Amino acid sequence: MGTALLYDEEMTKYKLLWVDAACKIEVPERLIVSYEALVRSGLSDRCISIPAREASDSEILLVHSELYLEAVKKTPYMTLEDLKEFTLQFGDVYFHPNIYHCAKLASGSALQLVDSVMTGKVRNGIALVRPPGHHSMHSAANGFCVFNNVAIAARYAKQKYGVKRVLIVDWDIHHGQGVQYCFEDDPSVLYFSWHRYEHQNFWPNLRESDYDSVGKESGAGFNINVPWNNVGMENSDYLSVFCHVLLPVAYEFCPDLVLVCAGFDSAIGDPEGEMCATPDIFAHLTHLLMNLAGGKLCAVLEGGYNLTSLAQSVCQTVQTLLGDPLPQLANLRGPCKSAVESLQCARSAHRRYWSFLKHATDPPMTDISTKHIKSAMEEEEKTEMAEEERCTEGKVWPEPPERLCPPVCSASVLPDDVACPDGLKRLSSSKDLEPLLVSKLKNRFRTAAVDGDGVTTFSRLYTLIEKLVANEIRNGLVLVPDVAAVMMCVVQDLTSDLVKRVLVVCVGKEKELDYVTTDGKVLVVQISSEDSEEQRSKYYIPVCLKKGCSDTSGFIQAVLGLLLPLGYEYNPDLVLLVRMPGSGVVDSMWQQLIGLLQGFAKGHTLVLMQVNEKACMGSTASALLGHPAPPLQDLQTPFPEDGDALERLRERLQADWKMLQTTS
Ligand SMILES: NCCCNCCCCCS
Ligand SMILES: [Zn+2]
Repeated sequence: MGTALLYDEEMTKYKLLWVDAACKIEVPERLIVSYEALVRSGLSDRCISIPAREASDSEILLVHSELYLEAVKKTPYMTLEDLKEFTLQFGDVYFHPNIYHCAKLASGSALQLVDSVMTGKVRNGIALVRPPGHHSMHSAANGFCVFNNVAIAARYAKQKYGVKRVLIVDWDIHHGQGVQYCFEDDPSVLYFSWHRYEHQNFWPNLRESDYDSVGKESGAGFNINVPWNNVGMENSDYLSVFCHVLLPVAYEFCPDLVLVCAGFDSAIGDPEGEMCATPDIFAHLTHLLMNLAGGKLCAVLEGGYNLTSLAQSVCQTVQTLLGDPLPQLANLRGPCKSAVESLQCARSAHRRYWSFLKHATDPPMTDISTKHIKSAMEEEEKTEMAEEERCTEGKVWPEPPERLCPPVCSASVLPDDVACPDGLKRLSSSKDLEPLLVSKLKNRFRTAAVDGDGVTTFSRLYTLIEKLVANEIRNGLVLVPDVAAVMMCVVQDLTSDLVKRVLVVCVGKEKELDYVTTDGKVLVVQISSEDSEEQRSKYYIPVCLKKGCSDTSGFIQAVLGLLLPLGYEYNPDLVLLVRMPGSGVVDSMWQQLIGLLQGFAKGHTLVLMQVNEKACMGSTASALLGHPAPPLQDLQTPFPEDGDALERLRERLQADWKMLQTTS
């Protein structure tokens, strides 16, 4: 299924008609440059174009009052003076004779997108709209917003499609207070927002935008605020919050639909956000949400005021929605001190509501009053930091790298008597291995692994790896008689020259991995049921689950809170996913894991499985081909020992792996 794109140039036909410093950045060009970038890059042709429509009165009244709607209805007939007068009652927003029409189109576009996704016409999609929506409230326009497009879409999805749980992710740099107010007592809508806050010194300067606004009454726990108390936040900060706050809760919530308040003023270069995250971060934020709700994701444009980073960020988002390989994120050096504090506060505030946050530790007690002093010291610390280290003025950043689709998506190396799963391309050609390598293989393993056809398997395996590294193939599946033996071989020989860094994810355990590099060419993360007395080097990380890999709650918690942050920091060129026989991993979890691992190494994942587990080749192939993984249904509370062990593991490793930091 495809990706919907909603855009209508009518929504460019309103603008600010008088002088107002607060509103001058909200210009029609925002939509024009975004759409033109999609056209120029060829991305718009790859999307399914869905027409915009006007939201009806009843749809708008799902969120707004009749009083407000009737008032806005009058604006098309107002004189310039009346419009100015009418505008005065609201904050940081302006009206125009055509803005009511455009606001109905913006909300209607969001509803068209929901229809397209919920009826299965498309898998996901994006609506390029203006005016934005997340600041508008029951009876008030605010922050360039007239109708709350995403809030209306959430209510509409529940009413028309019986959606039980909606996740709204607001990655715009402003707090969507309008969305928070709309759903704060509603446990069926989980609202997550990060936003520039600076201890309430940034617009809209609301006390209720802080991390301790967790929702009210039955909605307690279903409102998550992550305040940014400094500017200059980078990719590491955003990914840390996704891995350690949003994703654990999102998986536990298990939404039927994901709506994104896709504001791009959180990108570098934006005059509002003054952050330093690069446009390619949105490729990863989108990717990390795409395995939820069976892939049903609707992104609706909110803010974004730097026309260059806005256009690039929109393209990055759409390219991921289309399933293209992700760009590698370089030198993630972990969250800054202020970000760690914010994420620790958010985790702590929600510990009592979410079993996946149960082991969050409390932040050191500094009462609110001292915060502004602290932030002043932080400010000083930042200015002391070398000028070139901080984001330079004038905000220059590299164009996001091209994300080329390999000619072949998924290849397989199988014994001749095993049928190739649909969609995979069987690799039968293989270059002859150097005799030296063959003899090395032979004398290293006398087992069946490398008898006659074993060598053929190896030569095909090496050919496959070469093609992955050359980006001729995106990912692959290899079936072998003896997984452990082959893994050792691959790991030892792989790191020679083909790839710089290999992330080995070992699911289940058959025996000690007696081969661990210390030079960092291989990072092994092993998830299994047994604790390993193995000396732990920085590059061999055993995760022990009390009930083993069949415990999906413990497994996903380890993946989100440990494997993902590690993988982002390590930034491998190849991922080797090894399924040990008898691991017991549940199929949906296995598919989720394959989906999430696509975020690394441009999607170059090599899955190694034992021939006698060929029954799960079908689901493996489906995940490798990019089909959304099935949701992880009714996750139990993770075992306390596991949650505790994971927290201790992170604390012990965070000195070496900064992306594991969750405590300041
Ligand atoms: N320096 C201009 C102040 C603008 N304040 C309102 C911002 C609304 C953003 C909507 S995403
Ligand atoms: Zn914004």
